[in-house]
Amino acid sequence: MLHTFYKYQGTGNDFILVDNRNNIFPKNDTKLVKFLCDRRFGIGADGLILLENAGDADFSMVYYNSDGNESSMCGNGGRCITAFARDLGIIDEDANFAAVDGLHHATIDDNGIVSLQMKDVHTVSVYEDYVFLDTGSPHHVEMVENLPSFDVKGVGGQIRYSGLYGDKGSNVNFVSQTGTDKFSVRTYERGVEDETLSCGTGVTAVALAMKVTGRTDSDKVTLETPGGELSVSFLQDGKQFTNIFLTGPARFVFKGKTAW
Ligand SMILES: N[C@@H](CCC[C@H](N)C(=O)O)C(=O)O
Repeated sequence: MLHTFYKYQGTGNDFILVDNRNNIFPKNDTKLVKFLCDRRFGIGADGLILLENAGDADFSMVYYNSDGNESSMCGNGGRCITAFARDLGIIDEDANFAAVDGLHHATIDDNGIVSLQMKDVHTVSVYEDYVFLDTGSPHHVEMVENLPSFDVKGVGGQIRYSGLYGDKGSNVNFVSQTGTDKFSVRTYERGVEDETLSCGTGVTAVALAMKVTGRTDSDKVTLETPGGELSVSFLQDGKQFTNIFLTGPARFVFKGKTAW
């Protein structure tokens, strides 16, 4: 049987979205999710997201990486599902939705710019050469020189699979500073096992890490990714961060039908 799917992207981090309010999607079929996300044999995406009913919110978000496994929070996915919910007529410009890391509030304007509140961050671990923190998903943050030519997939994969983060692994962000409150970021994503064009929880982690390590004084940071520009604002109290907002574009790409 053919089912409708939608494709969205947020700064080049792309997702298949399915309206699963009527439970049409086989949620435990890892092979199917992996197949649909495959860029040669399937639709192609960094991940797949189900929009579902939620008792105490406008909707809920279920996120799968392109390896087919359900995973932790996806910031760009959260921005894309907000645009999807608006396009389906579920919300207007404001959304409250449930995700794996708790409730999120988001707004979307007429230009498709989505501002998504991320979970509060209470722990930032600063080491000599890197910072580790969880912004809904785990992130290793490391400064590098020559970011444009840096081997993100090779070095990111080594760190992700090194003993440092155990079986669960971590996403890995490589950063260079381009202004007083501006940074370029390239991310190796766990579950995609490759560099993606942008990672929302990743740039959020980078913004907080840059503040904690004194590389910026600002409470609003611009992050340039290979897929476009995002901004992250926050309130800080030492290593505790609240009112964290990830802001940037989320765009509908196409709609189609596929079998599952
Ligand atoms: N692209 C995402 C992060 C998705 C989750 C990640 N791959 C993981 O499994 O930790 C984002 O925009 O945050």
